[in-house]
Amino acid sequence: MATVPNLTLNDGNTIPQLGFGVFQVPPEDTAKITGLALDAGYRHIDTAQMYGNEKGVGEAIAASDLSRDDVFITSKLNNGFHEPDVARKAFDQTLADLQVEQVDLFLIHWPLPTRYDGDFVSTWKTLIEFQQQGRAKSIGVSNFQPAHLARLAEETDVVPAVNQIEVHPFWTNEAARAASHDAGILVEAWSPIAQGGVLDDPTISEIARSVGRSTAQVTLRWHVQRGDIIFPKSSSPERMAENFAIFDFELSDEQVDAISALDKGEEGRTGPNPDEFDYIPD
Ligand SMILES: NC(=O)C1=CN([C@@H]2O[C@H](COP(=O)(O)OP(=O)(O)OC[C@H]3O[C@@H](n4cnc5c(N)ncnc54)[C@H](OP(=O)(O)O)[C@@H]3O)[C@@H](O)[C@H]2O)C=CC1
Ligand SMILES: O=C[C@H](O)[C@@H](O)[C@@H](O)[C@H](O)C(=O)O
Repeated sequence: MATVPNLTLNDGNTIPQLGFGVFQVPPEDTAKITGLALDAGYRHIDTAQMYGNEKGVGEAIAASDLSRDDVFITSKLNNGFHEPDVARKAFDQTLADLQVEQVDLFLIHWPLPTRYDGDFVSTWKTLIEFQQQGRAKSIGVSNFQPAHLARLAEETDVVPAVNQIEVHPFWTNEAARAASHDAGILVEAWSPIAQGGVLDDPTISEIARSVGRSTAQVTLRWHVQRGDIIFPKSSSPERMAENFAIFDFELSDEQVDAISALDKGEEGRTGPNPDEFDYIPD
């Protein structure tokens, strides 16, 4: 089985560059699907309070023969839970549902609290508390724009380990990627295949033919060669295996550049723009 590279975060901890995401995996199916992903070799699971399926992730890991140190687990604080005492309770519940004493990475899901008058800077201080308690090994953010990152740098001493943002060939999100890199923050690319939206693209299809791989594999390999962390979601064991098999071939620099050139700017987004998003689910 190919080895997934580990990347080093700015706090010295490491993270597997390829993981498995469980957004939109129904809670009742999550233990089974996460178990299949572990069987396929994935050792990094990306979940969130918002997804309602942390329990299933915890059950799958507990039922496996893997030890706690073998699996990197990320979860995220939901938008309605930013008020410090509410965040503390929600985080307690996350650890209980995942059946762990510590998550490897805990993120602010969106810089957009609901049901709270404070803002994401005070929320970040609550995450720093979780890290100091040893209950979140690393902490980071998600859907942070350059201005959000700048405020954290001005007002707090802890730099997020990652920024999890929408990135794929149709929306390369270069401004947020560059601001993250400039601050020493690794980028996690969410919806890495644009939920399937890039798979029929003619340029990617042509490259896929020339390297003898699928368009999903070529797209995921493009992310890896750009240094981003990815966790494609699939409910099928065949596609889980396909998405995992991306470490035994390489794209040329020209092929990487040709895929990057598919960026459609804002038109290419599949999810909300954090600067314009005025409603997000609790
Ligand atoms: N922080 C945030 O705000 C967000 C974070 N995320 C994270 O990113 C993860 C991945 O993003 P997600 O939105 O799920 O989208 P992805 O880009 O991973 O695409 C998932 C979709 O593509 C299909 N698919 C997967 N692999 C293949 C393949 N090899 N060939 C053809 N189709 C395939 C899946 O179908 P099937 O299941 O049938 O295989 C599913 O419909 C999430 O699970 C979550 O962890 C996602 C969105 C926002
Ligand atoms: O992690 C998942 C994402 O944040 C997702 O919940 C949102 O992007 C959602 O699709 C929306 O449109 O509000």
